[in-house]
Amino acid sequence: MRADVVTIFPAYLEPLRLSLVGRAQERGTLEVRTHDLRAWTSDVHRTVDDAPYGGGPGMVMRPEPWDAALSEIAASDPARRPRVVVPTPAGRPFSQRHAEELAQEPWLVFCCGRYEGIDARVIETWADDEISIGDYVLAGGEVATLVILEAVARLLPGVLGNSASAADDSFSDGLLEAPAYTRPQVWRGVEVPAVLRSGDHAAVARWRRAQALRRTVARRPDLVAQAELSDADRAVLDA
Ligand SMILES: NCc1ccc(-c2ccccc2)nc1
Repeated sequence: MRADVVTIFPAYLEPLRLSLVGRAQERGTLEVRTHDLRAWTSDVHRTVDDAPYGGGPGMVMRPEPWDAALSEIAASDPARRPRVVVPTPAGRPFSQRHAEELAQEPWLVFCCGRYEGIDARVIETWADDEISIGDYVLAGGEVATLVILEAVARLLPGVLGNSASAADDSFSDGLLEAPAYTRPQVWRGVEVPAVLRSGDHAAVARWRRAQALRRTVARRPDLVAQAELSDADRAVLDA
């Protein structure tokens, strides 16, 4: 997968060089190219923003630099059309399913807005996906891009070691994950649940599913409604 990120703060994307996403880049599974939007300005001050029509606080990002940037990036591989993603509070709520969708794409381009956002005509002209990672306002789209790219990168083939698998993700079955434990067996007087030390893998799986179900009902009933529950699951919830 190729991922281009257009931003006025390219340094914000440095964390993508680390850890899981960084390793995916070293392997060539993911290629991240960051671009400074100001490279597509033509005035001496490299202006990317201007006052909003209709008045109001803050500034809006001008359309010309964005259009020049996206045109040049899209033209860099004429045989393909990138999926253009704009992180915004007004976007579609991001989810694991959405990450799975994006992980199928060969080429993503992320537009990181700043100020009060990007001129609406750029979004209309270029955006394939407007994505919200939550109902709060950040200072720009860069952090949201890091979130989205990490969730997507870990789904790419070979990125997760064979010890972990995206298929085992808590959200892959739509429920919250069960509590996890490691050594010591007793810590601050609290013992690890015996079933997890029993060696009975079927019992461990049943226990974890029951814990995941109970936790999801307690904390995220909205997710339970969407999850596919078996008769055994319903028996747990009715108990
Ligand atoms: N859903 C989280 C999110 C995503 C983007 C932005 C944002 C803020 C300022 C300018 C452009 C985008 N804020 C929150």
